[in-house]
Amino acid sequence: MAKKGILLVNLGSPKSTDVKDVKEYLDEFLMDEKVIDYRWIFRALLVRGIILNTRPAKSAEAYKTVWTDEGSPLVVITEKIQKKLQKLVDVPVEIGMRYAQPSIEAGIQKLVDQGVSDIVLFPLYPQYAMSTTETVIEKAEEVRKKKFPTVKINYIQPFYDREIYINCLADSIREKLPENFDALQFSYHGVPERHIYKTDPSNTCKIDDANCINSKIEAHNARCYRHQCYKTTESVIAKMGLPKEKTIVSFQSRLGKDKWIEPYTDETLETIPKKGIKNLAVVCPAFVSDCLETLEEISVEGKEQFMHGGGENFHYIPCLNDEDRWIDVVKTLCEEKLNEFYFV
Ligand SMILES: C=CC1=C(C)c2cc3[nH]c(cc4nc(cc5[nH]c(cc1n2)c(C)c5CCC(=O)O)C(CCC(=O)O)=C4C)c(C)c3C=C
Ligand SMILES: [Fe+2]
Ligand SMILES: [Fe+2]
Repeated sequence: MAKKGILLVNLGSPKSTDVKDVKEYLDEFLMDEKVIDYRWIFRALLVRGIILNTRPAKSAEAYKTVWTDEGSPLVVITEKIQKKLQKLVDVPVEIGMRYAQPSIEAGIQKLVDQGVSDIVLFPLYPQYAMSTTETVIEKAEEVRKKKFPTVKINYIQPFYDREIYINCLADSIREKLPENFDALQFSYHGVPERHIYKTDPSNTCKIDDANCINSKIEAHNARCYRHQCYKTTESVIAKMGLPKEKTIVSFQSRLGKDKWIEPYTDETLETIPKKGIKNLAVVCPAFVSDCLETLEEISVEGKEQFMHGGGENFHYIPCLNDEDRWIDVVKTLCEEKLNEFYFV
């Protein structure tokens, strides 16, 4: 019988905080047409002609503030998830990063070297986006066809609507919430608005925000990042018994001059203290592991923005990282897909 294995895939980080390594990483990341979706020539002009002149030095400084002795938090935490999962399942578990190292190809190779031919690949993103789930699957298929044509890969789909995940996230947030808070802000990574229009066959996103958020159209919901972020929040607060009025949804980390999905996290943080929100808790459920975008952009910069706007207490709620209850969810989702191999 074919041997099975699991590949956990996360976004990836630069090799080090050296400007040249950050530049190499940003080049691979931003030249991905699923991330900056312009024609190659315009993408190259923007990325190589403009962004890579200044951003690597700035990002390298930011990475230095979160880097640990073991390396980038995102990679280190993904390795911890791998090790914990490996103790719970009897098939090999490896990791791969969409950008930089260890690559998806290296991860598949490690599994193949252990005799694996049926792989469950888990993109570690709760919500679907062109720049996350879609690019991971496309890359893995490209590598499989070119290098491992006899290997089968079964992909785990976005899990923002799975009860086991929502229960896990709600329990994790509840445990970390401070006793007194005026609001809980859900800050998701943003995407250009154009990206959500591109992946929406039903055109629901375009009509207006409310339509997109409340849509019951399956074809729209399956691929709409904005819809899936709002639904994640709705499900988590329902589970926590938290009133909607005590919550905020916003989108962080925008890049460039395009219009990204709103409201923007930085603007929200600056303005909410004037509306009476002085004690704030923030959680970032687009990320399963803490990374530059949570540890620096939210915990440090975000806190400064909130305090500058007149806030008093800012409490960052860490991601699920390698919490045991989250590892149990990862195990369940992987096992479901491993079992499907009997039927494909
Ligand atoms: C969680 C989902 C993510 C989406 C959606 C996403 C879209 C997206 N990102 C950029 C540009 C950058 N993102 C950067 C870092 C970064 N992004 C995510 C996740 C998503 N990105 C993570 C987990 C990280 C952290 C990586 C780490 O090493 O810790 C960066 C690099 C840092 C910087 O220079 O700011 C860029 C650039 C775009 C353009 C985009 C959608 C089109
Ligand atoms: Fe990003
Ligand atoms: Fe939508």
